[in-house]
Amino acid sequence: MEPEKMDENEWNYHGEGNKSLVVSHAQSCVVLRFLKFLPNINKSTEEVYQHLHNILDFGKHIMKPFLGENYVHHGEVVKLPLDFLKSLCLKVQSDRPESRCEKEMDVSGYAMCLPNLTRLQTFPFLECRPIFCIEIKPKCGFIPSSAHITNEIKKKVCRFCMHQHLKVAKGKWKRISKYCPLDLFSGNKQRMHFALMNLLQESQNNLKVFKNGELIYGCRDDQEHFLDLNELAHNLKPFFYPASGLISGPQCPKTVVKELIHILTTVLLNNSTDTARAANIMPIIPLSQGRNYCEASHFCPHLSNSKHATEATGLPKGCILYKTLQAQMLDMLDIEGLYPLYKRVEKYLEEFPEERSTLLLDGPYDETFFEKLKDLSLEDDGTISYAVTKIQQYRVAMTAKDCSIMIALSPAVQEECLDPRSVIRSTTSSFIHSVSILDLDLKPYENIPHQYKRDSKIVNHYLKSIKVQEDPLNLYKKSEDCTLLLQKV
Ligand SMILES: O=P(O)(O)O[C@@H]1[C@@H](OP(=O)(O)O)[C@H](OP(=O)(O)O)[C@H](O)[C@H](OP(=O)(O)O)[C@H]1OP(=O)(O)O
Ligand SMILES: Nc1ncnc2c1ncn2[C@@H]1O[C@H](COP(=O)(O)OP(=O)(O)OP(=O)(O)O)[C@@H](O)[C@H]1O
Repeated sequence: MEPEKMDENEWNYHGEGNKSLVVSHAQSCVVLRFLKFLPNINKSTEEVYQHLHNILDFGKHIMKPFLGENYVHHGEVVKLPLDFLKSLCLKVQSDRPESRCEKEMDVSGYAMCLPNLTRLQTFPFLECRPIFCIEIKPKCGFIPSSAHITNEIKKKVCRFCMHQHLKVAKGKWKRISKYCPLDLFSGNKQRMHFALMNLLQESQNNLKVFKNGELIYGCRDDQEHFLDLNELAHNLKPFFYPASGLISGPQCPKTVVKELIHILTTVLLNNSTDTARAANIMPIIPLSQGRNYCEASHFCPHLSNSKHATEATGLPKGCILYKTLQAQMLDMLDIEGLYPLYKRVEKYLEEFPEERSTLLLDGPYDETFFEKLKDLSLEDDGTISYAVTKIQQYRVAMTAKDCSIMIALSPAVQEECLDPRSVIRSTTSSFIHSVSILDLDLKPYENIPHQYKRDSKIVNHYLKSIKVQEDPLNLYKKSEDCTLLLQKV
């Protein structure tokens, strides 16, 4: 990337989250990821540079060895000309969803340059071929079993399902999603199918589809018209049925969606994508800890053929879901067990503020930090060292609970000589694929009190709303509604 040749017209708005804004290059398969800040936050160029370097180091030295060489792309920090940044910022402004505009794109001079993960990562020479990509933000895939939990509901209903009630009440989303992360992480194909179907039907910010690098499906916040499953099926049909016309009529969209879900399940359970040493370096947390289904899940085992559908089939070791879940499960104490440790560290820092750098709370993200992640002991000896170790593990776990998985698929041409591990088959066609994990920025230490408060808010709201639902008066009201409806008929 040559700074003097940077031209804002070659870059397009690609997407954004709460902390960063991404633009993609029109021809080459790269993106620039910028930090975002509230207008009143004045970050110096040096601070931004340091922040981006921390993100890079964390990705490179911690998440890459943890999750797998092929899955994680740490990118590089690039310096960009100020006039290019100002013009780019103006250019993308009109494409940004209103709900994200509270924060502004940082134009202080640095950004992260990354491969465009909506494209194939394993075959950069195949840049131009038709491709589609599914981005899934799976969220937390397990139910905590920590002894520190004070409210039993947290051991029965997963955080995502509880949080749905609060999000709908606050107007963030219109409807409750029937997606439950525990179904997706179950390893049981029927449950995974159910989870993916619900993600497609009510995507919220948990699923997006890109075709040739462009967003074609997924909730751009309030723009609900993006979500037409028939249209999506129509768009993806050529990928699954290249000799078009083989299927037609009302069954068509349904068949395409079924094929899509089948291929996604296969990729998510595939354990040969990453050959990295990762699985050997990290201690293995038994996935059988705690329950493996959520009481609020809409999946009905009695409707499925398998009577063991709610039992964990188990994720194949090394598949992307297994690795993500392993990282998430570094949160072994739950925020309720973690918060007192945070307070212990805070008290210590009040007394010895100069010790902050020795505790390595803000990096560096190197071998020493990585070693701390391996210590899974839960014997609290009352030390600061124990508290810091658990805090760092929690931050890594929270990062993994908020990351996204990108699955890029491009039809394989028969005569191509490809590594068989990269080829994945649906019933009708073969695809070469790549899988990546994105948004692996370490969650800030300072966020812990906020997490603690939010946890109790989510739980209390959930308890209140299910109580309202179960209230006999409400049931009566519901039956009244029903009578009215019958009278109408
Ligand atoms: O707390 P959650 O589960 O709502 O997760 C937040 C996400 O909300 P979601 O529920 O996925 O819509 C939230 O996503 P949105 O902004 O809602 O798209 C962020 O990812 C947030 O992370 P950060 O504070 O920006 O680093 C996420 O916050 P963290 O909890 O990961 O810090
Ligand atoms: N390397 C990449 N290649 C292609 N698309 C990307 C890449 N990085 C990010 N994106 C797109 O940009 C969106 C926003 O990026 P990202 O999730 O990193 O933002 P964020 O602000 O950190 O998110 P969050 O709200 O979760 O904190 C992603 O959902 C994804 O669609």
